[in-house]
Amino acid sequence: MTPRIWAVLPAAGRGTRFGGEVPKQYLEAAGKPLIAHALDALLSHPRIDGALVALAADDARWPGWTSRHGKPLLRCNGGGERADSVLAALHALPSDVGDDALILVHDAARPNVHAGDIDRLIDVATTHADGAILGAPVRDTLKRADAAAHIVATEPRSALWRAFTPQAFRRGALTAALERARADGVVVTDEAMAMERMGAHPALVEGREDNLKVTTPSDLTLMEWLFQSRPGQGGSE
Ligand SMILES: Nc1ccn([C@@H]2O[C@H](COP(=O)(O)OP(=O)(O)OP(=O)(O)O)[C@@H](O)[C@H]2O)c(=O)n1
Ligand SMILES: C[C@](O)(CO)[C@H](O)COP(=O)(O)O
Repeated sequence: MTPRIWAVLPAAGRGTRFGGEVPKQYLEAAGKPLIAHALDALLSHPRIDGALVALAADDARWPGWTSRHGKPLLRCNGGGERADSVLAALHALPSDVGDDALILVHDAARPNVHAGDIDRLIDVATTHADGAILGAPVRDTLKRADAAAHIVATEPRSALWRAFTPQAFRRGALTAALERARADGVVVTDEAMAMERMGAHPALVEGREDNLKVTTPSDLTLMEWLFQSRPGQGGSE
């Protein structure tokens, strides 16, 4: 049987850097919560079989969806750090999603991932044993600064990439890597970092720069503009 492909969405964050009452995954762009944009992008993709969201234990905003686009949508409680939420979701996946299933971990706060990027990521992650992530090469000149924000050096950028999501790994390997990081007391900020600690070299798949994570209010303004600029929205893309 062909291994299954599921999406896991960590959505248990508080949005501290964004500020405000409502966690950013529930803020709206183009009239729809960011988490709904992210779920729709993944579950409308023909190669993805289902999704599981990790929510804060006290989340009263989750609309209770159990399916979208005719596919199962499950939920579990997340944890204190993003990696804890991802690990909880990996443990909560149904048992028929085996250890060889490909899991696409995607931030609920990244509402603008496109189908073409998901497709290319799956292509690479199914052939490269160490998995794959979306990202983009660093294009700006990089400066190292001191505590006063004065430049102390210009850093080489030719081998540097920014990490996006989705990040795609086999369920068993990613679970073991995140468990190891937790046991070692290391907070990993993405799945690739956990895999790297196990000696893996995940592939970088160049993705669209507009697959932004909403972290601050200005990101949400930009995201709103991006959605309004889509063809058919009356914009001018
Ligand atoms: N304990 C956590 C922390 C984060 N996330 C999720 O991980 C994604 C990316 O994290 P980030 O942008 O850091 O979100 P927050 O933790 O909400 O933001 P902040 O760090 O500003 O509080 C978001 O979808 C967020 O909900 C999670 O599921 N569980
Ligand atoms: C996973 C991630 O979105 C990749 O860029 C990122 O690491 C999330 O964590 P952060 O704490 O907001 O950097």
